[in-house]
Amino acid sequence: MSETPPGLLASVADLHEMELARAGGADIVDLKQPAFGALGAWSTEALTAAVMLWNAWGTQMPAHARPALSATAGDQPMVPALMRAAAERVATTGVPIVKLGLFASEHAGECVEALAPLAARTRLIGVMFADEGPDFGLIGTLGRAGFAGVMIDTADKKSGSLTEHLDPLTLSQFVSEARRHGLITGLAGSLRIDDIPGLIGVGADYLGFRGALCAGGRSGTLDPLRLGQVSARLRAPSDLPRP
Ligand SMILES: O=C[C@H](O)COP(=O)(O)O
Repeated sequence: MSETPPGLLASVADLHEMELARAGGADIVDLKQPAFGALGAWSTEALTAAVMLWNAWGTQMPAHARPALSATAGDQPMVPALMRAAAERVATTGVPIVKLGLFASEHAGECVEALAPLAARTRLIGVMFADEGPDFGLIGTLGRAGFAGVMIDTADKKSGSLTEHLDPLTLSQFVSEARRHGLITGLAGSLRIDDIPGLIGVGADYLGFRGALCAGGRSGTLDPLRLGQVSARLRAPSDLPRP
């Protein structure tokens, strides 16, 4: 179990939201276009502009205060060449962390293996889906391919939240298995502020949010007030696991 509360991953849809997420205390600013799916991707031009902004932050604040930057590669079919091309497109813009959806498929393992050369140059995060019966056997494949981390999210945002699909014990097993393979971990999937206390004990490195941060649902606009509430709840000492 982590001794510190999980970090906050905030998914953002444009550069303005990127600034709001930084100001609101996100530990990872995650470039995602929610209107295009669970892991909807930004355009190449927009990603390039985001990297420029992130680089500018690096000149304005100490390194420890600058959030990490990730981006999703889109809801791709589980075809190794297509996955690799999608990941390369994002990585080429200079985004340092690329998130890749591992949808339920007998080809998921091949897709992960095809990404090993890129994983040697860029931090890759595999995203499994709680509403698709995730195969934890894939975690070892991710570790061997050199991925930096693994997350669980939900693919169908109408299917219920992460906590409706997987119980805390199963999520703890996911975190333990990922740690055993040297992977950082994240949990997401229509999480609400009230899910936070129950998930802190699971011990994941990050909790990811989009819908709970927005006015008008996940395809709406990021609301600084909601972001502040989620950030404060994550850091509330009363939610820390007791020794
Ligand atoms: O990576 C985190 C996600 O963007 C979570 O989105 P959601 O809270 O709308 O399911």
